[in-house]
Amino acid sequence: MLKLRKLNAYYGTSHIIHDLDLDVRKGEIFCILGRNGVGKTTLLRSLLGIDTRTRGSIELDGVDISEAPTYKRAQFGIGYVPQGREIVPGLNVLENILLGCNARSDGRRDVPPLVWTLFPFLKEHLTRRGTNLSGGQQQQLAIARALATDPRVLVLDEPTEGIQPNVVADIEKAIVSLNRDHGLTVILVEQKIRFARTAAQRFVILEKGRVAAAGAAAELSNELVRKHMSL
Ligand SMILES: Nc1ncnc2c1ncn2[C@@H]1O[C@H](COP(=O)(O)OP(=O)(O)OP(=O)(O)O)[C@@H](O)[C@H]1O
Repeated sequence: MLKLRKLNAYYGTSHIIHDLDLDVRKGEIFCILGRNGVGKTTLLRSLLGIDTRTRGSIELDGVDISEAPTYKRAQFGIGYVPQGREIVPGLNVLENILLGCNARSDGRRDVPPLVWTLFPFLKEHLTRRGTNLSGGQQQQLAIARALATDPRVLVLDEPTEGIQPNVVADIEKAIVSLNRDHGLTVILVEQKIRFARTAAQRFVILEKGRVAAAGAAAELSNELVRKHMSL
């Protein structure tokens, strides 16, 4: 479904991602792992065309989107839940979700019912300022906003980082449900090995912007984790 070939990404003259080849299959949860600073977020931002300069190809369902502006990639079906959530200050919950609807290619501006099924809490707080929600609730709002784009692939950057432990399980459950029950392809940057092992079908571990290891989730051994992820 998503095919990267010889992808290179740069911030100015800093070369962050090096000749990366990656294939994400339709219907899977694909996990991107690695220590801090290896380029995981940069890789996601390259997929979305945010800030980075890239070389190489990015194909989504056979269409090369590597030159497309970010809004076109969103319209084409990449939903993005950024690290840190990036809830827009000054907008209420509903307005934040509707920002996602603006990226829909079919012109519809209604919120997909799935959003309310997964996050009924949000429906009860539509007029609250998004930034007044707790961290966990803001994360749910960020996922809701991405789902409002009606994506075919959902890209999440450390969705449970810094979230209260009691909400982490809810968010993980929602991500798994989106994949298993609703067929959404998911690309997940994750530091929590436990969740990567239980949720993902396949993984890649990055080191200095290159693939250090890759395989099926069952092959994510303690040895690989020690070698490429311990501090
Ligand atoms: N906007 C930027 N301008 C210049 N360099 C950047 C920028 N953002 C990140 N970098 C650098 O790019 C490299 C990769 O950073 P990136 O955030 O992609 O790593 P990461 O694996 O996602 O790490 P983390 O787990 O800490 O988020 C780092 O050396 C970082 O300092």
